[in-house]
Amino acid sequence: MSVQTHIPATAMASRPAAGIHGTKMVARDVKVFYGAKQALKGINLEIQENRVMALIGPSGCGKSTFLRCLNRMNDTIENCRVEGLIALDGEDVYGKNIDAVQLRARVGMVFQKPNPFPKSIYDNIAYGPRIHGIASHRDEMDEIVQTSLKRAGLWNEVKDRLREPGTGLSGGQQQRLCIARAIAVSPEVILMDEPCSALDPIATAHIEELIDELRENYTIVIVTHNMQQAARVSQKTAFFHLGDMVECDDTEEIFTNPRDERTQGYITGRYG
Ligand SMILES: Nc1ncnc2c1ncn2[C@@H]1O[C@H](COP(=O)(O)OP(=O)(O)OP(=O)(O)O)[C@@H](O)[C@H]1O
Repeated sequence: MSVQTHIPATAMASRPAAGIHGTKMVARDVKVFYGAKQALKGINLEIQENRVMALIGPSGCGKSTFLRCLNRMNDTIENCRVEGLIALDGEDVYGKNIDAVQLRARVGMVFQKPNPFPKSIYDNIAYGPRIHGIASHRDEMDEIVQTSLKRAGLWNEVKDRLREPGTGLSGGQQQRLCIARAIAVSPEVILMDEPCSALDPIATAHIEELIDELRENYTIVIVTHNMQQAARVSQKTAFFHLGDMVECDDTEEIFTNPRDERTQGYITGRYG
């Protein structure tokens, strides 16, 4: 089946992923309930290392719920129950020996709305390394702050005002500050829940370029409503529908040759 979508071929992620990509995270038969209501119906998914996976699907299909399973953010939601297996490097993240705070340093998160702490730019980045005891000297912390801001593509814009409040930056800069904050604790996986939905097109383009660069060092899972964005930034795409993961494949395949008619309906704009 070949499908006519409204996504131009040129919008597809320009740099194909090189090399062999191991499995970083695995979901097996993951079910999530909010009280009596079932939000995910048994999700199976493999997330490959150093790649970007996009989660797409109509509103309310469970994308954010699934994303939050990956670093146990659902633990913080009252009434929410998770069943099944989520593994990081083969280890059950819901296992008895796993500390959720340590897990969230390994699997960081960037939210829809930039949410810098009401602190200086420097302290926004230094906060995580401080609580995790990552830096023992001031020089070491300076180095982490600088490297994190460089990796997030923000250093040149803020290097002369590190003591100014993070909340004084533009929306796009604030989101890059939040990405730098996530990077500062050396995560292996970065989860992004619609990270550009509050940003203008220029700031969005900046974040998309950044995502493409970041996958050299991190594994990224991004929830997006914007299918052009999914096509531009990801190598793998998973389509969710009514609590099911309908199909997951190479992004190009999902957007040009989907196997399921629900995916086809969504990407051609028939519903969603
Ligand atoms: N805290 C909660 N309490 C109760 N129900 C919830 C909660 N969070 C989500 N849900 C429900 O779970 C289902 C999945 O929601 P979720 O936010 O994961 O979907 P989504 O695909 O991310 O949606 P959107 O694209 O609109 O953000 C929805 O029916 C939603 O109403």
